Amino acid sequence: MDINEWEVWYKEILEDFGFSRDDDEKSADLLDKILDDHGFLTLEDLYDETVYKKNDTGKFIVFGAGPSLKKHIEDSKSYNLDEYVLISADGATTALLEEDIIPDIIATDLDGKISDLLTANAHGVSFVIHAHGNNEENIDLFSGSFDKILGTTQSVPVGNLYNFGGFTDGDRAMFLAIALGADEMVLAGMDFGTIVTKYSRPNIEGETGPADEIKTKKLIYAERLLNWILENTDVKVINLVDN
Ligand SMILES: Nc1ncnc2c1ncn2[C@@H]1O[C@H](COP(=O)(O)OP(=O)(O)OP(=O)(O)O)[C@@H](O)[C@H]1O
Ligand SMILES: Nc1nc2c(c(=O)[nH]1)N=C(CO)CN2
Ligand SMILES: [Mg+2]
Repeated sequence: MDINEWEVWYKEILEDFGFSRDDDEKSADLLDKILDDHGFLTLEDLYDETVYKKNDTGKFIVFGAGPSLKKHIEDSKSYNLDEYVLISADGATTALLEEDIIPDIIATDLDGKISDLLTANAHGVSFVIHAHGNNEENIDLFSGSFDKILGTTQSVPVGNLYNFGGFTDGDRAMFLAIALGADEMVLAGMDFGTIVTKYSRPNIEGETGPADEIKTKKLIYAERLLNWILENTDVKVINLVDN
């Protein structure tokens, strides 16, 4: 999605959630400054690290943290995973690690289980770290702990940061796949709806629980953004939820 079209979505999101653009930009400035010192990946570097190493098949699997995730990870084992760039949206990483699957990329706003992200980092995973007004502290505390980082913002891209469009970790992972040249995108654990899993909310008791009001609203945007992709791009989307 180009930045002008994203700006329309972003304004709606700011208003709907009462987020502050200034706070988003302060967090983005901080991430940009950290990456200046730490080093960062450009989109081309990320392509070389991931898509190129998978022989440029144009095939991606994006893993979200919905209730079907575990079943869909099982389903995805029937794919030739060597041909697919695996992008994990934040909390979905834990479920992948449980199955001994190391994603190629993790899209995260650093509000999940940092220990699992660090485990993935030790396996050479690339991180697409998103700065927003509600995670400045975690950007400060944790972003320097990862080796390969491409930074993103939901506001106007500054410095070393990108904005490919998208809001939650899961739909941003889809827009990232598109920016990396996706022709085919398989979606796993992208249920949306009103049920969250322990992978999304590590503190809930049991495997799943009801999404709170804000999470439900976030998932509505995530689904709407997927629908935008279905309507406005030629990417072949296979949502395992529909299978
Ligand atoms: N039912 C679902 N519950 C949780 N995540 C889902 C669901 N369906 C799809 N997803 C996708 O999985 C992604 C990863 O989940 P996670 O909760 O770790 O992300 P998040 O974007 O950091 O959310 P939050 O801001 O609420 O912490 C979400 O961003 C969302 O796009
Ligand atoms: N300001 C702000 N921005 C966000 C937030 C959030 O809680 N606050 N959550 C997101 C992912 O779910 C994405 N962007
Ligand atoms: Mg997150």
